[in-house]
Amino acid sequence: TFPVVDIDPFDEQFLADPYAHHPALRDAGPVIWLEAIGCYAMARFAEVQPALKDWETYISARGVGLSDFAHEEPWRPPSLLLETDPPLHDRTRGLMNKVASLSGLRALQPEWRAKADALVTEVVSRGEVDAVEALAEEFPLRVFPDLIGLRDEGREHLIPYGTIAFNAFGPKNRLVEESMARGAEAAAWVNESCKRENLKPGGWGMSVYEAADRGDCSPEEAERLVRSFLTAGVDTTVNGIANLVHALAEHPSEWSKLRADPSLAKRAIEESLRWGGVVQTFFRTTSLDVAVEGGTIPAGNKVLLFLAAANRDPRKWDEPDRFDISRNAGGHVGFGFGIHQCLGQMVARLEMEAVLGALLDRVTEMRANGPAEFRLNNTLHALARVPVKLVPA
Ligand SMILES: O=C(O)c1ccc(C2CC2)cc1
Repeated sequence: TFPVVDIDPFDEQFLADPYAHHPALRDAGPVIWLEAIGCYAMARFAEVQPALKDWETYISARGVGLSDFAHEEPWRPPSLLLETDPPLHDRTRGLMNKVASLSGLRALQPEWRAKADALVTEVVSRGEVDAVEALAEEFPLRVFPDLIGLRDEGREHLIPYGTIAFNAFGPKNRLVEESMARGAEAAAWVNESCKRENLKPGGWGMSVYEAADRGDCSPEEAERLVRSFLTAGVDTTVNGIANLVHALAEHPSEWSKLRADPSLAKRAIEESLRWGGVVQTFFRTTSLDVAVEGGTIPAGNKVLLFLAAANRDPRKWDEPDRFDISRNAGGHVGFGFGIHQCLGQMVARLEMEAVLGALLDRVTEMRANGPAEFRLNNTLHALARVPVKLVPA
């Protein structure tokens, strides 16, 4: 039998500081039983990464949250990317890989960097700011809706909608109820925005409908695939940027190293994704009885994978709790791993590169100017406020 651990990873104390609780989860064993939730769990890199890779044993079509779609109605029609397995997933992911092309993204980099420069210039002139409101929320909303081709009005709904989606992977607790009540209008706006008539030509959204015109998917599938961009593409990058700024502001030595050698920017970004994970956890469901260290997990069970705990596992990383921008953080599971690895990871990296590049050009000092505050979410480690003092170059 497996070690029984009485930690509740969706308790608000845990969500307020998940990293304080990860060592107990890792040290309890390679596979554990979480009594509070009634599910299995893995928190070490050596189990999490292979489980993400083994999509046949640890499937996604029964949902990647606590809810098992074999027994419960999903809160919304399942994602055709995140909540499907091969062969369906091969078709939908293949289609979306073509739409979300790196060449298309690279062509946008001068424009994104110019927008980041303009934004950082405005922000630096204010001196003391909350980097969440001033940078982390502002920049993605200036570039991502145009990448997708969203209509101009209502873009602010994208963040509360993402908050609902990420809460919905957890148990039906206060966070789910509050975000759904607060975000009802946002959900309506997102659903409307996925319709062809509400998408501008030339964006990734319209490209999905053009794939439908070619017969690569149905119009109904196209509408739901566009929803994936809107669900996964904003609250994540907002918190990616917020975590990056927070990590650098809390570690002046790392900021100085970066100022001295801006070519370390890509490494700093990757290290921030390892050290301060945005997406903390995901569930999978066992498709068969699977023998693991400590026993057999029966088929049809939910397994909670702690991606952020794996990214700080001392069995894998040297001094894992140290934010070290010269570390090679390659191989981290901050974007997942395997066939479901984040479709938008290059969107996230390029948004973060644009903002960090603009900061390195325009700011000599960026340091914490008061305590950071988190906003609780069942899946995201989300920052509510990051007060910083910016000294212009
Ligand atoms: O397809 C979707 O709707 C979707 C929603 C959330 C995510 C999380 C991982 C960022 C990914 C996909």
